[in-house]
Amino acid sequence: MAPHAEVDSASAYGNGHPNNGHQPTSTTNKDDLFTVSSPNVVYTDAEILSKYTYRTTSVSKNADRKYVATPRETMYDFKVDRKVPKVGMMLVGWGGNNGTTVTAGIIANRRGLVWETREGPRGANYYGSVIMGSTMKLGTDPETMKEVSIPFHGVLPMVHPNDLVIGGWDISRMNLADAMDRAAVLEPTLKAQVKKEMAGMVPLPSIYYPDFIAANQEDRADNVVEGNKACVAHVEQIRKDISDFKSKNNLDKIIVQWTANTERYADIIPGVNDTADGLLKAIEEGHEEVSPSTIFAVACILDKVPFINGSPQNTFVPGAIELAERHGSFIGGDDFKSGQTKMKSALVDFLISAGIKLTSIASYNHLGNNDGKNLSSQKQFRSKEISKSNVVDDMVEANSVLYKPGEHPDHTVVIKYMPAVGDNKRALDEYYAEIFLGGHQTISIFNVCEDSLLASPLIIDLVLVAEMMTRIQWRVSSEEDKDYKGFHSVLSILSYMLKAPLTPPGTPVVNALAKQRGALTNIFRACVGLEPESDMTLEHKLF
Ligand SMILES: NC(=O)c1ccc[n+]([C@@H]2O[C@H](COP(=O)([O-])OP(=O)(O)OC[C@H]3O[C@@H](n4cnc5c(N)ncnc54)[C@H](O)[C@@H]3O)[C@@H](O)[C@H]2O)c1
Ligand SMILES: O=P([O-])([O-])O[C@@H]1[C@@H](O)[C@H](O)[C@@H](O)[C@H](O)[C@@H]1O
Repeated sequence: MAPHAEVDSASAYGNGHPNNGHQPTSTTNKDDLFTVSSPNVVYTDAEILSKYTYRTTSVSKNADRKYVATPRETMYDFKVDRKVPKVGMMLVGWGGNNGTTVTAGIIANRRGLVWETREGPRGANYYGSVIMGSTMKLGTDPETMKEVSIPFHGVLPMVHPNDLVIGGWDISRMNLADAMDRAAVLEPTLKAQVKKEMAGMVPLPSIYYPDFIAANQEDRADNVVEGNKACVAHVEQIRKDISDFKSKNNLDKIIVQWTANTERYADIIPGVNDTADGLLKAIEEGHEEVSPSTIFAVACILDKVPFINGSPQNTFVPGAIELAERHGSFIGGDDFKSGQTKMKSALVDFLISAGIKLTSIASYNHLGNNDGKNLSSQKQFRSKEISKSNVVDDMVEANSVLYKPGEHPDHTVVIKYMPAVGDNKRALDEYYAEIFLGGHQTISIFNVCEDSLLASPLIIDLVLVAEMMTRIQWRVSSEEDKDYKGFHSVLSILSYMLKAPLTPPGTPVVNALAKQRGALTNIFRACVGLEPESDMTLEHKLF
């Protein structure tokens, strides 16, 4: 680990700090990459306590209909639990391409495996994980005037993926070694080294309501719990599975993720799934519009087990969101943002923020894995089409110079199942834009995404961030109520990893990739009393 970087910051707040303005006690752990040296940050053995002033600008209109921009400040107290727990990651769809690949990847990293390939030896890594593979700017060295960056994972005391205990469910009884072979994602020389360990991993039976996924999945369903529609027994079975896994492995915490097949959308029916009580009643009554993924969500919510939806269906019907808020449980989703859409959410941001008028996007892809097979069914494709299509809305609506109200680029999404290419999804995109003086710019991209190798690091990031959020609490410094609270149940901080970010009801959806990363980075920085990452570098301009 890099040595500590003492960070000096004069504080404008002085008293009122948890340690009344005295020099911070600094109890750093051996694994800490840095210490923040500030009267606004106190380290104890158990916690990091920080004061953070959140600065925004509120905008209103005056009598002349002119904007008035007013700077606002709110001081928050953040508290971070420094004890890194022993965490279990339970995957729904564990026997699938993503589930087997992420499991093999964690084993390979944990054991430091190296394997032969045509291009020579390859070693385990976490490339593609924003938490494990990227860095963030900590600050600037005043002597050298150079930026000092640290591994993203080092900004807060996060779980290491090598330490995750993995389990889960699948409607296919195939053990993880055989399922890894079925997935046909990894090199045989790597598979050979993890096969024995994975052969001992067998998915728990799962709930299976045939109408929610493609009929072509039926031949996999040989590991199912009795009953083909919602019932309380299914909720209780999942709760028991989680509890048993936690006690058997002596875990402190469990995070559950849906990486099972894409389901069709559930109709939102008043009295059935539009409220928490309605949803619970619908489950008791066995309503056929309650999906397996919603059953998993409810089971997790009832036991405050964070639940993340890596697929595009509307698992979080309004009743599920209300139930999560009632229980103070964390939920997040939807649909891993892994390849074509991740690229789109960066490229569209670049074009539009450069003042280039994007007028059409044609996104085509074909793939040959089981996900593609399931998506070859229209209702399941529709779920994916929605999540892949809405990703440009925020960027278009933010630019009234290029787009009139309601105007947006043409946007077409096509997915075709082509078994021959397997997991090596082909994403072909054409971006067409108007430029200066009637000109046009056409950008064509041919992007071969090894789907599961791109999605697996996101599964890890979602677990690490969701777990970290369970150890962060806040309060408004000035308020009499000194009780700390958790973040809102809907973890919109996860949006960087997701195509269709779920946000607290009534709050805006941000899809622009850079903004999503900025939110994740700066919220974590605030938890240790650091200002948001700014690229102003005035220290290099005003002297
Ligand atoms: N790049 C990517 O791979 C990527 C990106 C975004 C989203 N996704 C989504 O992630 C999900 C998984 O992708 P994949 O490539 O691993 O698919 P996959 O078909 O290989 O795996 C899905 C697994 O879920 C199992 N399953 C189906 N219904 C189940 C249920 N009710 N309970 C438990 N298990 C069940 C299937 O048997 C299968 O093993 C899909 O919904 C896909 O759309 C994948
Ligand atoms: O994230 P992304 O690469 O844009 O989207 C992908 C789709 O292109 C692909 O067809 C589907 O199989 C994957 O589940 C994933 O959703």
